[in-house]
Amino acid sequence: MSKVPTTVITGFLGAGKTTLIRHLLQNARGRRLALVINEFGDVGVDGELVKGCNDAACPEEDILELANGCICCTVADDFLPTMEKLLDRPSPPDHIIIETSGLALPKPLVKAFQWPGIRTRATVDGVVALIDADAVAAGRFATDAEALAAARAADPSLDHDSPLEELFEEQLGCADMVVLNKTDLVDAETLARVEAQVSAETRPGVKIVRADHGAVDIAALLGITAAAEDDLDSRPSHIDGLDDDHDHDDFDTFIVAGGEVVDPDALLAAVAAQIAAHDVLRVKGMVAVAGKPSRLVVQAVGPRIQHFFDRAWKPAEPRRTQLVVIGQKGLDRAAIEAALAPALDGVPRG
Ligand SMILES: Nc1nc2c(ncn2[C@@H]2O[C@H](COP(=O)(O)OP(=O)(O)OP(=O)(O)O)[C@@H](O)[C@H]2O)c(=O)[nH]1
Repeated sequence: MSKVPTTVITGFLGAGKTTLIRHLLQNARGRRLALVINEFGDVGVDGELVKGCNDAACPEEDILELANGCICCTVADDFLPTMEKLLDRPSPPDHIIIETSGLALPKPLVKAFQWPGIRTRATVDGVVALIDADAVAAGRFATDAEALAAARAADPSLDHDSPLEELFEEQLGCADMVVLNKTDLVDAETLARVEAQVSAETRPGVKIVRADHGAVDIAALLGITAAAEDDLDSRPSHIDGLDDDHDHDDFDTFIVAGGEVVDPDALLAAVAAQIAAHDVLRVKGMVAVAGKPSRLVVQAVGPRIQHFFDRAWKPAEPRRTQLVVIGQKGLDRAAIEAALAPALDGVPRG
């Protein structure tokens, strides 16, 4: 029996994983793809956005959202049963795509493909790491040498740099292919510098493909035939030997919620101000705008905010506003909520 090839899409918060997957679905060339999505944060924004495309290559029943919690830490509870259900179907998909949360370590997930119920039926065709060229250029994942030296002086056993740098290294160290995304946001010289930085973290021979809005040819992305689960030892990881477990205490997330918003521009301005004031890493969600039939999607990665109307609210859907906010540990939730409350028009928050 041939194994169902599976591609693991990894990459930090906001690197462009969902964007790349949407591109993939729209250019699937007849392949039947199933999608397994895992998000950090309680609202399934990515699943909603992908379902919003209504793609023949991936009908809604082939889009499976894992319960909240990082995929690398809930492998046995959630991921494996989901995979088994997919593989047990009378006609399994041609290819499975897994979108990991931006905070997930890919290696424990790849290791799950060694489990008896999966091993004979699916294989990791490749681990694809998405990189936000603009965020790398801005130094998001670089170690602050002074801060690290101070932290090490206080705790000599510290082997690590920042949590963001750790994820950057973990995700690149496990990759079979890297997509250097958001090339539109940096100039040629910066891109070359970022590519060199990325290349220093990858295993020898790993291809780096440049992309604008995740537009990578499906033929390059799928069919790598890496069988990554058989090749775990060649993938460096900081957490090897720690029982393959980690926690996400380095990051905080919460949801800002409300009903219909009367002045979306005021809300967007308030969000931008809070991102700047608190160094928020990621904001995403849907806004119900009073008087508008469609939902407003809000996406922010660091200081860059994007917003657009995607589809009309369904009759049975509650018209509510929900924004997921993610930052490094210590994010001042109370201050951010208080600052956004007026723009949410005083509608009770839940
Ligand atoms: N300028 C620019 N924006 C991009 C590009 N790719 C993605 N984006 C935008 O970046 C934001 C985040 O993209 P997503 O695809 O949601 O990123 P993600 O990696 O799925 O995010 P998480 O699921 O939160 O980790 C969105 O506003 C995208 O439109 C790109 O190549 N250039």
